[in-house]
Amino acid sequence: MSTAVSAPGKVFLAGGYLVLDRAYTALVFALSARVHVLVHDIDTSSGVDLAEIVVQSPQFRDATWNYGYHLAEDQGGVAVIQLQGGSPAASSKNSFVETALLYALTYISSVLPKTTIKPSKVTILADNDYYSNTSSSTLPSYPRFSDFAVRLQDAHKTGLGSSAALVTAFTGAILSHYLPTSIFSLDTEEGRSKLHNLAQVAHCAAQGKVGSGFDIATAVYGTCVYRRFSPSILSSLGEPGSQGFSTRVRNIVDDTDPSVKWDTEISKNGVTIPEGMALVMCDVDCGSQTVSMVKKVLEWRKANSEDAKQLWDELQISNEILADNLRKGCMLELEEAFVAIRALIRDMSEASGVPIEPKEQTELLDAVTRDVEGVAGGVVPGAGGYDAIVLLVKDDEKTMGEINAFCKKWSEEKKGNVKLLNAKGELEGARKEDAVAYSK
Ligand SMILES: Nc1ncnc2c1ncn2[C@@H]1O[C@H](COP(=O)(O)OP(=O)(O)OP(=O)(O)O)[C@@H](O)[C@H]1O
Ligand SMILES: C[C@@](O)(CCOP(=O)(O)O)CC(=O)O
Repeated sequence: MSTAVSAPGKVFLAGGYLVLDRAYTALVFALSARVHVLVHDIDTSSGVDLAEIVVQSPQFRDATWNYGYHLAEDQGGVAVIQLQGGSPAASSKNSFVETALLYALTYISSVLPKTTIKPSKVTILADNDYYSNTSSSTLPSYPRFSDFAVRLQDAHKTGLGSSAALVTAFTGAILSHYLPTSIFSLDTEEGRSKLHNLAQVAHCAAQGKVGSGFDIATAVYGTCVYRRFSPSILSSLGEPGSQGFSTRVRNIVDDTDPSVKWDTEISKNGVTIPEGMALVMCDVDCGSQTVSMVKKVLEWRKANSEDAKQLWDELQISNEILADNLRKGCMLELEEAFVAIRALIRDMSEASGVPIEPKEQTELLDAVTRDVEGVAGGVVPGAGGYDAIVLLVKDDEKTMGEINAFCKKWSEEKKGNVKLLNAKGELEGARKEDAVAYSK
């Protein structure tokens, strides 16, 4: 039996930093660039009792991880141990995969206590836009996917949220593979909610911190207006292996604990991509230190609470106006909405001393909006910085051709590397795929 699930990457259009506080919301978009996870049963000869799951990411070198698993005592969930036999390099631990596996198997064991989890082989395939490494060769078994021929840690990420898309697709694929559809189905609202809760928990555990969770929400639900969950929801979960961990995981995933209720808000109708338009990204291939930027902005906010509140409130209003105009699809109003947001973001940059929309990005955004007729506007997405820009543009060949030509000219003049990515904004979140179609 084979199962496949894919989940999209994200682009954070508006509400960066604000979304860390539940009083504010964000406009987050799914991308056509997806991470795909395929699960295949492994045949074992009768009598052999094997408890092993082999995970591989064949686009990268040294990217095979073998895991053994067993039920921990005292309802401590499923313990997962990396075995010898995967890639030889010691550096090849994959915390996101290992943690997602532990949480998914723990959940399965909690809802189906008598089930034997059969051995399987899991294959991870990421659409090419996640990495700026250029590669001319593709995988022989999966011809749609590039062979990047480097180790994962040496790949240049484009910032589309690979770990969130991976954890979501991985969790969705493992649950779909091992659970009957009566208990878990990605096609139902209940199933999506379970996937969201489990993927948030696993992603936070693997990251070692609780962020706003917008990237997991986008990977599960696709484009939406997002209000974060209260971080306290995760605080009662305890450590894997601790007594009763398995029951606590089930309660948090199924949202059945009366004292802790999920309060994430997802509005699918709150925002869209206007007809005839596309949301595209240009990779600036520079890199920013998101974690330290967040720390510094939050420190400034704490020390200047009155000014910050005014700025945050004004930005929230501007972001809501942008969402409104995206639903209405009027070009002129959209242009104005982007200009208003960017002015406030620059105020935020200046006040906090954090390069959210740095000078170089201001120049780039101004120039592309001015020089390419089909560009309605754009922003520096998410935490901001030097990584990328996102643009709302007319979805036609002429505009895309002009943006490509602009990027080429800009890169030559500024000695940089600005490149239009193929990925475009799309509305859909995680979905089941046809596992057979991948090898075609
Ligand atoms: N294609 C893949 N195969 C296996 N593991 C992957 C893959 N993509 C991402 N991962 C896992 O996710 C980790 C990268 O997560 P990290 O939090 O550093 O990036 P991110 O913030 O999600 O990325 P981005 O810059 O795309 O937003 C990798 O170290 C690996 O554990
Ligand atoms: C700054 C922040 O609000 C957004 C970060 O977005 P990105 O990773 O730059 O796309 C942090 C968060 O929401 O966790």
